[in-house]
Amino acid sequence: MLQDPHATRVLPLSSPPLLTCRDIGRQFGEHSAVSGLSFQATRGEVIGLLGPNGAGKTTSLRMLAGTLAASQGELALDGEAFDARASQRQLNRLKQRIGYLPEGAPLWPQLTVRETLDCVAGLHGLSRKIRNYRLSELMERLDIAPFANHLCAVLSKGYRRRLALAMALIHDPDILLLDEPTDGLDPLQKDSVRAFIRELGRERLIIVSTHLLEEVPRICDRVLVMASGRLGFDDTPAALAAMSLDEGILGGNRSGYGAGFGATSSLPVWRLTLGRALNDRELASASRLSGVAAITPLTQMSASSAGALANAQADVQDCTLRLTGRAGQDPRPALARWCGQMGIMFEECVRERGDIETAFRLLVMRMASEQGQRQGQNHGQLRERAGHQVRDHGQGGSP
Ligand SMILES: Nc1ncnc2c1ncn2[C@@H]1O[C@H](COP(=O)(O)OP(=O)(O)OP(=O)(O)O)[C@@H](O)[C@H]1O
Repeated sequence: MLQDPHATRVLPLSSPPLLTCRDIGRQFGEHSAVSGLSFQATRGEVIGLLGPNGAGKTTSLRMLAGTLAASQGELALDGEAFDARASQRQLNRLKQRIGYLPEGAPLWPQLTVRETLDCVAGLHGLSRKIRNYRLSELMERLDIAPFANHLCAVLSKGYRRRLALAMALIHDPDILLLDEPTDGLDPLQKDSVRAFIRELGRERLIIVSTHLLEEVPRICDRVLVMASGRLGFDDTPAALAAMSLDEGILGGNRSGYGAGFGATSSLPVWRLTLGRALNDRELASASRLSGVAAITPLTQMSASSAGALANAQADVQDCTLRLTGRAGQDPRPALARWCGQMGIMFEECVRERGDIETAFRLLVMRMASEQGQRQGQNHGQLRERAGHQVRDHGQGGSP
C-alpha cells in the first residue's frame, strides 16, 4: 500500500513494538535529508529499507542507531524514549541493544581480526567467557576464522564486510541495523550472509538498507521505500512487486474495462492470451463476467506505464490481455466458458505476481512527481505570501 505520511503501521496487539519512530526528521543546514519518518517495528521482523541514492536511508539508520541526533520527532525502544528526551545514561543503555553495520565501516588496520572483535566485545563490557564464546561463534558463522590472526589492513573487501558484520553482532543486540550488508561479497557469501540474516531475524528486529532488489523477497518480510527523505511505501515484498501490475500507479490514463483499476496491487492478476483480439463490445461483455474486476488489452495501457514496463512486455499482441480478478474470486472458469460460447480460443492464462524492480522504479517515479508537485505548491504559496507582503507593504507605505 502507498504510505499515508501521517499514518503509523498498526501492529497486532500480541506484538508490542520494539521500535517506534514518530515523525522523525533530520536537517543538514537548509537541506532536509529525512522528514516525517513514522513506523513501528517489532521483534521477528526483517525489514528492507529501499530508496534511490540520496533518499535518506543511511541518515535514517544513523538516527535509529543513535549515532546521529534527529532534528525532530520521537524515537522509542520498547516504549522508552531513545532521543533528546532521554538522559545520557539511558541512551548508553539503550544503545547496547542495537547493533549497527555502517556503510564502509572503518576498521583498525593495525589490529588482527581476533583483536578487533575482542576489543569491540570489551567496549560492550562482555565478560571474558562470553567474549570468547561469541568470538568463536561469529568467526565460524561468518567464515572469518581462517583469518583470525590476519591484520585488518590486509583483508579483502568481502572479508572486511564480514568482520564489520561480526562487530555489529558481538554483543547479541535486539535490533540490527545493516547498511548494505552484502556489498562486496561474492555470490556464495552473499547467499550465506542472507541466510544468516534470516536466521538472526527470528528473534531480533533487523532493518537492512540495500540496493540489491533481488535480495528483498529472499530476506525481508516487510519493505519500506524512501525517496527524497520521505517514506512512500510500507508493506510486504509481494505487495511491492504487485504494484508493477498496477497501471494506476503513475496516475496515468486507464483504459481498462470494469472496476478495480488503481487498486489492482491487492487483487489477483493474470496474463491472458486468446486466439484473437477482442473488440470493445466483447471486452465490455467479458468485464461483466463473474469474478472479473477488469480486463485490458496490454497494448491499450497508458503510454507512460507501457514505457516503464517495456522490458517485460515488449512482445505484447492485441490478443494478450491483463485479467484482474475480484478479491477472493477466480474469474477464469466464467471467462473460459464465455470464450467457448463466443468461439474464441482460450490459449493461455498465467498468474502474474509482478516484479520488484519495475515496481520500485514506478514507485520512485511517482514519489518524485508527488514531491515535485508539493514543492510547486510550496513555491506557489511562498509566491502568494510574498505577493501579500508586497501588497501589504505597499498599502501600509501609501499616504
Ligand atoms: N553529514 C551530512 N551533511 C550534509 N548533508 C548530508 C550529510 N549526510 C547526508 N547528507 C545528505 O542527506 C541526503 C540523504 O543522504 P543519505 O546518505 O541518507 O542517503 P542514502 O539513501 O543512504 O543514499 P545512498 O543510497 O547513496 O547511500 C543526501 O542528499 C546527502 O547528501
